[in-house]
Amino acid sequence: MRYFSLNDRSHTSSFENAVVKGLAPDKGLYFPEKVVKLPASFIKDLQNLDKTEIAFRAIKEYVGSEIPDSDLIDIINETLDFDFPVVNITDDIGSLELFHGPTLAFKDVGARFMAGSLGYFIKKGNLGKITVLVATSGDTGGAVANGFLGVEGIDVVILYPKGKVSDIQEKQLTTLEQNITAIEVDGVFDDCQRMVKRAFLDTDITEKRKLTSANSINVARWLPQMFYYFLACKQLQEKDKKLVFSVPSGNFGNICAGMLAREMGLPIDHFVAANNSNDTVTNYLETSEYRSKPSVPTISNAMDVGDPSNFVRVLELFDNKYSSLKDALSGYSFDDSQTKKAIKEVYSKTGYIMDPHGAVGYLGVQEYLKGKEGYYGTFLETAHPVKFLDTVEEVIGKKVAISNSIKHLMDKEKKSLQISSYEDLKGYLLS
Ligand SMILES: Cc1ncc(COP(=O)(O)O)c(C=O)c1O
Ligand SMILES: N[C@@H](CCOP(=O)(O)O)C(=O)O
Repeated sequence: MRYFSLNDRSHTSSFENAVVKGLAPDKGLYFPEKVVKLPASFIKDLQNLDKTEIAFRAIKEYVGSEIPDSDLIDIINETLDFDFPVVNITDDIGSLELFHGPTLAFKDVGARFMAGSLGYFIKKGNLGKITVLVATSGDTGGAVANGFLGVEGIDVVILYPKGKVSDIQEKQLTTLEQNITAIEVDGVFDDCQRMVKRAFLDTDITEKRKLTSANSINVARWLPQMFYYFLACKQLQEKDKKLVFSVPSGNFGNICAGMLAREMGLPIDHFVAANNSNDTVTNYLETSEYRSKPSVPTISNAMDVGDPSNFVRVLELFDNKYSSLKDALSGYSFDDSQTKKAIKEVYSKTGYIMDPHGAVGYLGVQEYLKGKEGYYGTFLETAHPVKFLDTVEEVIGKKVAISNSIKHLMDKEKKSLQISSYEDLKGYLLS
């Protein structure tokens, strides 16, 4: 499969180059030249196939022959080494739990798949040292740190907004050391993301260091997120209802991978982009005008994104046709008080504890299903509630059990560098 730059279609790339470079030279995101259509017989048979077979079929053509099948299967096995259950919350709403990986958020899948793919290309190609630059609003950083820890030939530099991630999220990305460096930025997530993109275009840096991105702008981080939807549909096949997925969205990588999976053949009737008060896309869907905004802090902090990178990919999937996109996608925004109310209500009615991000997803599906019959709505529970202890315990009025590994993590010493401008980042990367 070849990939083209969304800024200039005449610029194309192999999968390997797209993974190793992260962004096209014109700063465009890479997009596959073809959306793979999977046979209806494969989709029908999902419930009889195992995780690895499903994921392999879903991603194989996007990788092409650039990673041999046996290595790709090894990468997939390591990537999907935990469970992805759909848990019924009510008769017509379920939670797709994506937090059973090592860093307790859905990012583990993309981070591990990318670490495996990049690790393969480095070993095979004698590429020399690569610096993985990543911006995080909370969970990507921890997952990337964990996924790339000790991977030979790779240094990881993680930028995160000072004071705007939860305590556990911060410890996950600042305590590993070895090849992982965490940098606290005096700003918001969008500032971190802008700095990362600017570094890619800065020849002073790129002449000295080979850079790639481990945000979902990188196709090896973005594409494997489609696995969640295949694994959910496998479990939902028996429902015999129209399927709706509500995705708590920030940078829009996850939902975009889901929408790609739908175009590939999954029987998904509709998507809901569930947002917190960072409502750039909700407004776009209402008005057809895209206006990015400065992000505002919320209790679902990992979704505090004012200018989501992947929205251009969502538009591309629908040939930039607003009306086609509107048929497939609805968008709603919910503020912190609505989010807290949802956590409290679901807990008191069912005993199920949602994290603030999942709660926004729950509100999204609840809103979409109002007045509809014959649907089953799944919201993606993208992080474990323990990652947001302060909020969750305050809202449900009860202590949440903490595992020994989290207790151990919290005792570790945070190590980070502090910066306040792009020049500071540049100085660090050139030092
Ligand atoms: C827990 C959680 N939920 C939702 C999101 C939003 O996902 P995306 O950026 O793919 O839209 C994030 C961040 O990526 C997250 O960490
Ligand atoms: N919410 C994310 C923001 C970055 O998203 P990504 O999927 O593009 O890496 C985070 O947790 O950092």
